[in-house]
Amino acid sequence: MPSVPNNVSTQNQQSGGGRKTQDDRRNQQSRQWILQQRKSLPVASVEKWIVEEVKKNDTLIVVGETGSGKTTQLPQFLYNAGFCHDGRVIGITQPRRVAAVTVAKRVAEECNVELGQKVGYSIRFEDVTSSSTRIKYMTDGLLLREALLDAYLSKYSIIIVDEAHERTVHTDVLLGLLKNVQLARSNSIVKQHNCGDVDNNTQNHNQTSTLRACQALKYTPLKLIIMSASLDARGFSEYFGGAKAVYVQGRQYPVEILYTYQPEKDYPDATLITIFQIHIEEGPGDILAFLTGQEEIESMDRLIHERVRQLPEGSNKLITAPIHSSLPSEQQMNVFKPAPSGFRKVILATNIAETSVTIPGIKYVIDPGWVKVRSYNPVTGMESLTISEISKAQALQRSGRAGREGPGKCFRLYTESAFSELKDSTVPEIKRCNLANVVLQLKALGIDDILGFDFMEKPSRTAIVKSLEQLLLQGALTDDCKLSDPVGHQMARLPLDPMYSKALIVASEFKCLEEMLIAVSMLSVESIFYSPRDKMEEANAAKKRFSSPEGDHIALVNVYRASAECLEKRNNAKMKEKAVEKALNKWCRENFINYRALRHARDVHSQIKGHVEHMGLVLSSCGDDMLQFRRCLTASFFLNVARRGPDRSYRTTASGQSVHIHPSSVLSEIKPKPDCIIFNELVYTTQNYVRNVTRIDPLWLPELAPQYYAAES
Ligand SMILES: Nc1ncnc2c1ncn2[C@@H]1O[C@H](COP(=O)(O)OP(=O)(O)OP(=O)(O)O)[C@@H](O)[C@H]1O
Repeated sequence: MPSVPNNVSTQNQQSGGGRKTQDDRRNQQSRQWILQQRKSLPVASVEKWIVEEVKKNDTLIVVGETGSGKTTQLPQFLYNAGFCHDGRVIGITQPRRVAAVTVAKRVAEECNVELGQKVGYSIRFEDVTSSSTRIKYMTDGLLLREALLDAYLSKYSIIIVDEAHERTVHTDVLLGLLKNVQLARSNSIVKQHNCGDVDNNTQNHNQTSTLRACQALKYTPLKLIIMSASLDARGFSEYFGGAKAVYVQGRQYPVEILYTYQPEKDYPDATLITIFQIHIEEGPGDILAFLTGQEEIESMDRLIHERVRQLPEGSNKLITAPIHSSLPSEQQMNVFKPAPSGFRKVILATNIAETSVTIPGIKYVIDPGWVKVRSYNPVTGMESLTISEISKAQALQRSGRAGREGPGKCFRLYTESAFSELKDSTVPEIKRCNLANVVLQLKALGIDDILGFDFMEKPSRTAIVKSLEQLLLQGALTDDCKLSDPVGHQMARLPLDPMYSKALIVASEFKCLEEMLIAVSMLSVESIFYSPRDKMEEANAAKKRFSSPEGDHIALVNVYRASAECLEKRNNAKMKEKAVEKALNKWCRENFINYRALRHARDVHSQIKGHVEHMGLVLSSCGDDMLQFRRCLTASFFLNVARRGPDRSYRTTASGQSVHIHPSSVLSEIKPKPDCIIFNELVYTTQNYVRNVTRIDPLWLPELAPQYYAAES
């Protein structure tokens, strides 16, 4: 083996060593900067006081300004105060995945540890924790799932429910559950004291098992912290039996709030104008603009690019970065990347970026004052998406995204008096969503009396009863409303809407689980087909290549299979991963398929596949026998059926609601129209629409869903 010349080795060592020293110096500087920043946060000056309050109170409500350091610092204070000394964990829940991930990254950096070691995060389908994790950020939904496996949440010494003001359905269920867990753990401590008495009488079988249970339940009390910048502290305090509320005063940097003099009639237009006004007139700093949804974001993105092209050389250095919930996680993370040197970045976001996150570089926030709100009518099963005014709490959170690294400005595109008329807080999601998932989760947690569950704000009785009925008809519950075995338990284990979970279980019986797995994955992401306004005809022609006269579910399976074929060819040709992705992207463009959505669906597919395999379901395919697949769709989605009446309009069988097939459906243009259809979504936009539709034979209904259609047979 040739020896390495001495001089080369020395040179390399020198240059490598020099680089290392430089890197070390830079790391040290950055650590010092972070340390300084941490010390200057408002919460830093009250560390001792907060720790004492946590020690004194089992439940504490912490209210502090946005950016004061609650989310990143409080868990570290508690860790340093010894709350993890016995190997227990401090859990911090966030309503959104993106917040859980980015805050965990930041805290790991602050602690100078590798992410996933002392500090980690866990979100659906992604667990970056290890046995040494002591500070764990996670979504509220994930902690609920953990409770399914460990009802006492025994590994946690403290649970912090962050951004509680958002009142997501998961937060509300979690609050009720945590109250129970707290009580159960306190009771189990009392039992532990009594264990000695049992010890003397171990002959009795019952007492022996109590002893075992006591020995297993070596619990410490569970501390709870409810936290937010815009919290109705009194309401939370009452709910937690008069829990103490503490207020952290002050914020790190000021945010100047600017209102319009007149109401804005066209808020997207006003947003566009404000973006360019800031770009031309204001100093350096990135912009965060809040819009209501994907379509609005994409159209704003196009308009910005058109305008940038008209700007003179030098002032055209403006780039955009979208973030909304339909984007795959790694693309959501793009907004956190710094803009290229000399460029200004405009982040176009939905309310996904409204709470908790710190996006480096943001100096200006544009808040048009609107948000898309989902609401559900339990009687008709109709979901509506309406653009509504935000609440004061949301306005406060939005402005709080500026002023995190230096002074900031927030442009509210409404008048000051309009602000004063906004509602204080948003209606809790639990009062406006389909509760089937909540009910299923609670049942799986052993809480059978849903109507009696101690919700902070009770959903309507009708909503609960309708969900119980739905789960009963789907076989998730027994006649006495207990979780059925195995179906109910299996459904609760799958991280999907109960209707989709049931479809996978049914599909394994119908021997078409492969097809249903594809359909459910494709239905779990944003729209797969892409039709740019200027290429409508081409896009429609492309869609026809995949479409089926039987409906959308088969069209989705066709797209997935064709894309898999495209990937397989490249993989067989041993192309590198990047080249394969590039080829898939090209294939998507040629076929007017939304590449991002397809990638996302492939991700969801592989993750759910893992779950169903783990559950022991048989992954079989019906091949080209789409009749079998349609029968399976009928057996799965029998609650969502619409029939065409003599007047040729469709009415749902569940509520008699008049509906139309959505124009995006492959069945919307088909003639003659099918007499009977199943659908996945019932939404009101401009009128009542059903989306994701498949033609079925009405005679299948009494055969495949006799529990619902028996009367017709
Ligand atoms: N990823 C990050 N990059 C840079 N600075 C960060 C990051 N995360 C947090 N910070 C800094 O730490 C400060 C405190 O953030 P933290 O999230 O703890 O505040 P908070 O009080 O929880 O705010 P909010 O109520 O808005 O969630 C921020 O204002 C910012 O200066």
